[in-house]
Amino acid sequence: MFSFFYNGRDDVRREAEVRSDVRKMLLDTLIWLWLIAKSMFFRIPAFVQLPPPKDQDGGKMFPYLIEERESSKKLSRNPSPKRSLANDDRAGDTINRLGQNVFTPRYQNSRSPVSSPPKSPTSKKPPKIKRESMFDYKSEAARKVEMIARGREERRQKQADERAIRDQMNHLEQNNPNWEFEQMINEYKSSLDFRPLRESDPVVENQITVCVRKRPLNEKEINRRELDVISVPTKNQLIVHEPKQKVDLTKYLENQHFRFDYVFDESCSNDLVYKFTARPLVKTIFEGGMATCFAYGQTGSGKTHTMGGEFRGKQQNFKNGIYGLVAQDVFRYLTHPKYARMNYSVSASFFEIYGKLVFDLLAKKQRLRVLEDGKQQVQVVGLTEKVVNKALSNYHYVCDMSILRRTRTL
Ligand SMILES: Nc1ncnc2c1ncn2[C@@H]1O[C@H](COP(=O)(O)OP(=O)(O)OP(=O)(O)O)[C@@H](O)[C@H]1O
Repeated sequence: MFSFFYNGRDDVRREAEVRSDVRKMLLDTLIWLWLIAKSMFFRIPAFVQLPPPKDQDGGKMFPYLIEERESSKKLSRNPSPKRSLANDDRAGDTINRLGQNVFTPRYQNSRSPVSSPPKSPTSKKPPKIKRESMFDYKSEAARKVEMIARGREERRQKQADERAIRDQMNHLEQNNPNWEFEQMINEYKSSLDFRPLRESDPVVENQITVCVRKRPLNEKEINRRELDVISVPTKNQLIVHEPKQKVDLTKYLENQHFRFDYVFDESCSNDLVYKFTARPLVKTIFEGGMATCFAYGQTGSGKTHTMGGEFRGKQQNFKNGIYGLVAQDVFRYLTHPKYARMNYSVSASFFEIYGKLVFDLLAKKQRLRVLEDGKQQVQVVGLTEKVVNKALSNYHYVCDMSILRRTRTL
């Protein structure tokens, strides 16, 4: 309450004091008004922005949770944090003038200052982000949570990949201990240009012809996962893939190339082998020459199959072996007008060389001696020789001989 009195000089002094008090009060009032106005204009709008706008999917309170969920969905496709944020247009990303990806929370208006994301998820100290409001603070936390989640997800993915590779290797190793060499051989074979021997290829007549025949892996070998180490790229080339290991246990192949007159791959039939090997010899003997056909190879390599005939189970088809095919051609030549008048006769003898011993297969495996005569010619003393009148007799002898001789089938 204020009261005013007017009384001479005292009254003048008192009036001056009252005026000064009033001025002070007015000044105080103005300061208070200014403070109230300041708090209204600068603080209250910050709370007016609460709560943040709801998500399309149905209202998450905190935008960083939305960001985290969306980024973890995209994690596998966008391993880079920069790309992940850049692709998420809902997160309000923008590209600044320097070409950097900047992140703006969705609820901020365009005038709000933007903050830069950390340059790399692996950097130890992410750059300090200038916080303008409480939501800016949350977006920074969101980024950290997102980075941790992404790192964890990447670690798990890497571990899962490593485990899958380990499992696959173990599985391969268990099923096939030679799988690495097999892969190397297959890779090598895939780089080759295969042009094997064909029926239509010309038969070259040589004084000596050296050939090699590859037989396919049999069932036991396939079950044992053995390696097919032979490749026949052309009609006269053969490659042996030799598995090797260095001192540091690194596996590698040594591919050795060989050349022969003919190389028969596993798909060749006995007829084809005969055409290029023994057939020219039959013609030679009818023209007064001498010929020898010699099959050599380790046990189980296919000598009997080639010379005696293909097996159908335990039955051998003698007609389709080299002996049978030679017999057919010999009797065909005998009836040929060119040779019919020469009165040739055909006789056969079969003996087995077993180590240092020789046995006569047409005389109940009687032991024979091999000696040199006066002309230094090797003679098998006492060897039985039987005249053969037709090819059928020859098959019969071949059959008998095959039963008698010693074999060891793998
Ligand atoms: N080219 C081929 N195609 C299919 N199977 C084959 C081939 N060559 C050989 N075989 C098979 O391989 C097995 C062994 O062959 P074979 O008996 O001819 O060997 P071998 O060299 O005569 O053995 P041994 O010296 O012990 O008498 C047989 O079961 C035979 O059928």
